[in-house]
Order: sequence, then C-alpha cells, then structure tokens
Amino acid sequence: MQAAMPVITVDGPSGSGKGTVCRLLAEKLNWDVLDSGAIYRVLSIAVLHHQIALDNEEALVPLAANLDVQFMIDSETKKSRIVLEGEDVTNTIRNEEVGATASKIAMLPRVREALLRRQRAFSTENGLIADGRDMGTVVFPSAELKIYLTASAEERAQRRFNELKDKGLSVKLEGLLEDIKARDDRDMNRPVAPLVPAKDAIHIDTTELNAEQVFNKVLKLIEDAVLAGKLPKVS
Ligand SMILES: Nc1ncnc2c1ncn2[C@@H]1O[C@H](COP(=O)(O)OP(=O)(O)O)[C@@H](O)[C@H]1O
Ligand SMILES: Nc1ccn([C@H]2C[C@H](O)[C@@H](COP(=O)(O)OP(=O)(O)O)O2)c(=O)n1
Repeated sequence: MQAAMPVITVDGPSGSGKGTVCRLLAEKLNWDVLDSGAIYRVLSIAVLHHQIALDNEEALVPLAANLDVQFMIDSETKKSRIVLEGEDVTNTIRNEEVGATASKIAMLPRVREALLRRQRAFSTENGLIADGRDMGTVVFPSAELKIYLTASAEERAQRRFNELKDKGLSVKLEGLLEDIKARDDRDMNRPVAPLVPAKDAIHIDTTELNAEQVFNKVLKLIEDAVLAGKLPKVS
C-alpha cells in the first residue's frame, strides 16, 4: 500500500503571511500547495456570476459541490492559473471584496462540507502544504506538522496596503484595517470550523519578522520534525 503523503498545515488570519511562506516552502521542498482560500474565493465569483444570494445555502451547496474550476500551471509562463467555468480568474479572486464575500459564504456549514471533499482529494506525489483557516483542525487533523501564523491587525492591514499600493491601487489604510477586523471576527466566531489554532499547532507571531525570517523559522521546525521522525527526510 502507498504511504500517505506528508502534510504541513499553515493556518492563520488574513495577511499573516501564509501564502508567502507556503510558496517559499513549496519551492524549497518541491511539494504542492493547497490554497484552500482560493477555493472559497473562486466559489464567491461563481456566486456573483450566477446571482445567488450569499445566504441561499440551498443554491450554494450544489454550486460548491460541482464547481467547474481548474487549478493549472501555464505551460508558457510556468505560473499557476485558476480557471472558473472557462474564465481565467487568477487575478480577480484576489481583490478585497472577493475575500470578504468568501468569508461570508464560508460561514455556511453545508458549503464547507461540500468543499471539504475537494480539499481532501487534493493529492500529490510528494508532500502537501495546506494554506487556510481550518487545515490543521478539520481538513488534515493528522498532519505531520501544524503551523499557526499571527500578526497584529495593524501590521496585516499595512501589508495589504503596501501590496495594493504596489499594484497601483489607491485605498485607505483605516478602511483596510476595519475590513481585516470584520473578516477576523467572522472567521474566528463562526460555529463550524472557525479559525482557531489546532491544539498541536506551533504559533509564530510574524508582526516583527520579515518574510525570510518567517521562512527560516518554519524551515527549522521542519528540520526538527524530521529529526523527531515526524516528517520524512526532505531535500
Ligand atoms: N513577514 C512579512 N513581513 C512583511 N510583509 C509580509 C510578510 N509576509 C508576507 N508579507 C506580505 O504581506 C502581504 C500578505 O501576505 P500573504 O502571504 O498574502 O498573507 P496571507 O496568505 O496570510 O493572507 C503580501 O503582500 C506579502 O508580500
Ligand atoms: N480554509 C479556509 C480558507 C479560507 N476560508 C475563507 C475565510 C477567509 O476570510 C476567506 C478567504 O481566504 P484567503 O486565505 O484566500 O484569504 P487571505 O489571503 O488570508 O486574505 O475564505 C475559510 O473559511 N477556510
């Protein structure tokens, strides 16, 4: 029988640096990333396309279960692309409004249930780095290593502000801070699969750390897990 693939989970609130560290880890280890937030974001776009109300669970569940989405690598640019119902949504899913909508539909238990299978079915030949809110608590509770990233809301809002400014978008820092706090509140206080650290997760506060320092801390945790026999030897 084939051994189960090793899984590292990285959970935490918006802007804590999950996506950044997961990308760096994937390159270093040659593992795959499950960007679970992207699945919720793609579903939000589908909901908008099909003009379904955000609280219409009856209509949202079949849409989530049958979501026509492909996560692919562009053969020319080698960059990842996300295609929903034939349309490239790689960039549109990243806007703040889509993030807020994703957080609203993510409150519905049966929508989460419909997406759970899709996430667990994400198999890979190497290992998996799972980025999200409930990766260590619900989706992969037996993961070999669980990491929980945090940072102050002010620092996370500033990071988003810098990111949007770099994209040439003009936004107000105070507005971003309010949005981040509202999203934290929804994600942390929903009744099903709320954003909480798994009991066995290792916490890293990234407020005062740059991305490279966070990456190095995580690499050290991986080395320790290999030495402890919890993770197979990685390259
Ligand atoms: N440790 C860090 N220090 C400063 N900026 C960071 C750090 N980690 C990530 N960033 C930047 O902050 C923004 C949010 O990071 P991201 O990885 O997308 O967070 P998340 O996936 O948790 O929402 C990005 O613009 C990213 O480049
Ligand atoms: N495993 C997950 C991943 C995301 N979600 C929901 C809640 C989040 O606010 C939205 C968007 O998640 P995403 O990780 O893409 O957002 P950030 O990049 O952290 O801003 O989706 C979730 O409920 N469970």
